[in-house]
Amino acid sequence: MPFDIKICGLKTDEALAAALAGGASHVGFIFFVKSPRNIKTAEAGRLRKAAIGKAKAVAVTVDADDATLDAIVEAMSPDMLQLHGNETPERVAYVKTRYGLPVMKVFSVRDADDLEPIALYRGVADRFLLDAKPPAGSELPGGNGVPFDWRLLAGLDAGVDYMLSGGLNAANIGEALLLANPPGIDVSSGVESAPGVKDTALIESFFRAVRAAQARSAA
Ligand SMILES: O=C(O)c1ccccc1N[C@@H]1O[C@H](COP(=O)(O)O)[C@@H](O)[C@H]1O
Repeated sequence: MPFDIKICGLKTDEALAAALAGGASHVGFIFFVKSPRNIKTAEAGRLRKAAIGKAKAVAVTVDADDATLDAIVEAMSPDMLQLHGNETPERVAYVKTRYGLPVMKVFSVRDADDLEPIALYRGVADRFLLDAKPPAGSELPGGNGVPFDWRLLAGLDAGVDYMLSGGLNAANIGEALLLANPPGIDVSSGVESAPGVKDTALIESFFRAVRAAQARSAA
């Protein structure tokens, strides 16, 4: 199975180019007005063209209604929809059918119990993204730069296809890969110099750290 790397919260040509140059399999665009990474649909539509044939463009939404999703899909033709809110299995199934696109459903994790609802979405969502629970007081359901205990994932059913996210960065990705051995990873604030400001040098060093960790585990 290929190992996927998603760089999320992209807003500029430079950051997108750095993600693609590093070998990102997925590039994410945030549609959540409270986020410092929020992007207008037309701008995402312009940016995502550079990813065609190179990486999958993921539209990240939070409990979005049909009209909002219609506008996003129309403007940027995403390859995948990331549902980062409290969407029910029924809502995930409806969104998949309405747009004919794969859906990645997000779960916020703090304890082992937080992994149990995944069972309700298996066979419905195409993939899962396991992120940390937002810290108290945060207005963001994701993009908070906080990790969770990756050891919780050791007991996850091997058939669950997921991306690991939450507070990943060049300094900790080696340990995360060692402990969780995820099929994919997703990073946003760990490659930023300030909230919402992607740093091409940090993106490059993140990819270097991932490749170094992979080389160590293959040796
Ligand atoms: O990044 C955001 O601002 C955001 C807003 C709303 C929903 C999801 C969001 N981000 C997602 O969270 C992960 C983890 O972020 P981080 O690496 O901990 O900063 C990010 O990759 C997005 O998928």
